Amino acid sequence: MLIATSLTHARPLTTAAASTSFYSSRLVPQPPDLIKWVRREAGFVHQSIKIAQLEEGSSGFGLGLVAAEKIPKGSDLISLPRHIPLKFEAADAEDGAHSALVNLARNVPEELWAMKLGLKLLQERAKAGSFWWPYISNLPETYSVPIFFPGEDIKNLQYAPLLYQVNKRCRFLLDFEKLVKYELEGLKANDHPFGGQDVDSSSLGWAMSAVSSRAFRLYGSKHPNGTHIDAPMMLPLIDMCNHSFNPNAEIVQEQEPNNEKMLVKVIARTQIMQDDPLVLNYGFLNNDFFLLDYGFVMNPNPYDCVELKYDPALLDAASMAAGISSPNFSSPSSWQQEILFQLNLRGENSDLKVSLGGSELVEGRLLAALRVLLSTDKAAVESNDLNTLKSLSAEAPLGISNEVAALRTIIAVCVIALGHFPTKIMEDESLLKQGVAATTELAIQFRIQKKSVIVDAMRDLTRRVKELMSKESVTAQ
Ligand SMILES: C[S@@+](CC[C@H](N)C(=O)[O-])C[C@H]1O[C@@H](n2cnc3c(N)ncnc32)[C@H](O)[C@@H]1O
Repeated sequence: MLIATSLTHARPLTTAAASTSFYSSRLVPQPPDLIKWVRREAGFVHQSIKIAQLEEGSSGFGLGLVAAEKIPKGSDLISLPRHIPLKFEAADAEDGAHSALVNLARNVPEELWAMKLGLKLLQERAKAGSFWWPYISNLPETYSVPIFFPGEDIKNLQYAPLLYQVNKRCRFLLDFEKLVKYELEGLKANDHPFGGQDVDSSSLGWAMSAVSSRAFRLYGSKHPNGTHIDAPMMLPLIDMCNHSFNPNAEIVQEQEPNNEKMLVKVIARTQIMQDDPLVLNYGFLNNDFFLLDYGFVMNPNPYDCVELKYDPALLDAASMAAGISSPNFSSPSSWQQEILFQLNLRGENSDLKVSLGGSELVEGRLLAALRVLLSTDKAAVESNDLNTLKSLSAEAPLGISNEVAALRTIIAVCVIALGHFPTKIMEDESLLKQGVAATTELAIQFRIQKKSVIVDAMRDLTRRVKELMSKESVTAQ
């Protein structure tokens, strides 16, 4: 827990303990009216938009923007002038506190970009009289991202790639807390980015999660050649919109004709009916990203996938279990090795992560490797280009029995992958029915989705095998 200092020019950065129900409270009990603030700052908000508590449902929970009456397609919904978005710009006016902040940001790895902007958010949160206080005070007090899950619920995710990411973020926050303390020790209040206040891993985690769950990547400042640099920024009020893969609103960035100012707007992509929430598409993301960055799981999610390791010994075992004689994944011939190099599945810098599910169903590199390694016909393999070998819609490029063997091997890999989850979908569903804590519920929903991806892939591949077999028997007659 943080101990707020008694400095009068600073606001306390204390973070509340994670609550069992999310989305309930904001940083202060009755924050200022965000719509009024945006209008006062020369922004535009459509007269029929209001902030409301959303019902649990397809478009999510928490607060959201809702249409008070029908809004025609193409209408401007919100527009923000340039000074409203919150950005981190290293080139901002130099003062001691800013350069200390820039210094800290240099120690944040690129993939955790949300922490950089999070430092700026923490600075503004600590500053009494911050221009952004009306916005910041409206931010949620807690986030449902897994870095705040109790240890038991991190385990409840049951999925190693996500556990790895969660642990990495937690480790980073603990190390960064030490570094921040070390760097800021002894700084004069004026040079201190957080007004002299101590910052710990939970307040850093709060800021990183506030940014990862609410920032948008838009064009930022200009390169000398006139092109714009992509920059994450927090967009007050616009970030009250929840996510949908079928959005009724979208963000556009416009340049005002007579001056250089970038204007961020939200427009109605479709007609919006009375009482409908305004929803944006945060991206065609898998559930790992939704949970890690935003703290929710999409169900269903056609973009969800399962990550596996390309492991020759596992593939040998899987194909034997599938009844395929003499698989040689572990000892490919030299021409097969060459293709594995081209697929980046062999060699020093190989990438052995392959995926199942999502729009591709079976990652092309895995499919091509199986087709090639299950074939003894070098000439037939060489008569196909790599893209054909990688494509599931290219029907049996190396013959029907080769294709059946490849697909059966993947089905067996799926069976093995499912066996690695300690519980079955039915057990998960009955746990959910019994009622569990909010973090447990999220972890269980996440793992049900992962298992469903595998089950759906098995179903689709089994159907393909049946079709191929019936073709083969027709040809044989
Ligand atoms: C950009 S904010 C949207 C405003 C947010 N509902 C609030 O109360 O401030 C993103 C957060 O909203 C929630 N959210 C957005 N879309 C969602 C969805 N489709 N299902 C569940 N939660 C969603 C998640 O908590 C996410 O981190």
